[in-house]
Amino acid sequence: MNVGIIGATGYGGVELIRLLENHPAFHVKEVYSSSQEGEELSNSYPHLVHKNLVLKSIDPIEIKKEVDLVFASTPSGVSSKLIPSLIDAGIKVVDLSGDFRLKDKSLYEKWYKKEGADADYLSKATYGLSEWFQEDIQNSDFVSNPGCYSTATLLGLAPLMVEGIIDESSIIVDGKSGVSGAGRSHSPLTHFSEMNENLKIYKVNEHQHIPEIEQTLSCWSGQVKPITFSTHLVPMTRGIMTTIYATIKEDCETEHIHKKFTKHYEDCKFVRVREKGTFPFTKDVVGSNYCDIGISYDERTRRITVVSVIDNLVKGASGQAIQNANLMMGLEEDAGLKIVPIYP
Ligand SMILES: NC(=O)C1=CN([C@@H]2O[C@H](COP(=O)(O)OP(=O)(O)OC[C@H]3O[C@@H](n4cnc5c(N)ncnc54)[C@H](OP(=O)(O)O)[C@@H]3O)[C@@H](O)[C@H]2O)C=CC1
Ligand SMILES: CC(=O)N[C@@H](CCC(=O)OP(=O)(O)O)C(=O)O
Repeated sequence: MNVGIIGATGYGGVELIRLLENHPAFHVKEVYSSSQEGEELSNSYPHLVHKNLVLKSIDPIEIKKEVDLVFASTPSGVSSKLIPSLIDAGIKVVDLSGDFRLKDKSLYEKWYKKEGADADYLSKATYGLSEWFQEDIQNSDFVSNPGCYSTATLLGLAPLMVEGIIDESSIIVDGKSGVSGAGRSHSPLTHFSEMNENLKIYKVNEHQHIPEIEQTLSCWSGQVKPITFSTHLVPMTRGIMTTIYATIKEDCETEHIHKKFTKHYEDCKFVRVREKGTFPFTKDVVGSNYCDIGISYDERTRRITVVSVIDNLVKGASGQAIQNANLMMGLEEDAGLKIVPIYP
């Protein structure tokens, strides 16, 4: 099957190219750009010089003739304008941006501070948290890929919500991300001399993934309350760690909670629940599509701590996008994604 990538000059785009290199069924036929049409992609990324990929302009009619599915790795505010014409042209789409994740347009406009997507197209999008909405994704032609922090947080919280064992008003999430999470464009947040040997907290109580996480939690519980969620920039290239705290409704044992996690994820190829009392580091997943989870219950405070790590560019973006495309196209979920993390 031929696939295309819009936004191939960005980090999500080049990560798609890296991962798809070994995919058994998807072939990257075309790459599209809004600013570098006619140029070799290797001008921006010399590590891809062997690929001989020339960037094409974005024309839905032409795209329809060229590929079976498109990955839109474009910024929020851009995807909402671009994707409707792709959908109308009958192209299958996986969008990596935040534009189609929130079902309520006004909520999007409040948190992203941009004009939201047309409501008709919002309703066509399937939220692509692969492990939890697999059937919907299999039946969808248009998947909205989750945010990177949201993926790590939701995979860590889902079993607790589904089992109804935590007080929904007690959730606190502390997120930390590597710098590639901010994309390739320059910003003061990611400027080397300000980011290196520094630990930055940003978007406190204002992060755009807060409503996305709350919206998804409400699929699993009718009692969802606002969460506290803070994000930090760590001077490393890849990786996200979310440390999640919540109060357990009734006294129980770590053993019991650990069993709930292993039960929910036993058939999931990409979620690895750690042995009781052991916790994952970001390097345990970097380069791969894994989400590793560690759990501890503190009987003194009746609070549970869940640590969830992913590679922001793989499970947090391009890897999960391929996982979703596999499901949409009736392929094995892990096609092209059987990758051992890079260590050290
Ligand atoms: N980086 C990460 O870890 C994650 C990113 N995401 C999301 O994935 C998307 C891509 O992120 P990322 O690759 O990091 O971002 P980058 O900034 O690295 O790349 C975005 C690309 O979008 C293209 N673009 C910009 N403006 C337009 C436009 N008007 N029309 C069409 N294309 C445009 C640009 O390519 P060109 O100029 O060639 O058109 C650019 O290379 C974003 O929505 C981001 O929020 C989601 C999860 C994690
Ligand atoms: C380190 C860093 O800046 N990370 C980005 C996450 C990127 C992302 O997933 O944002 P979307 O919702 O637009 O897809 C951020 O915190 O905004």
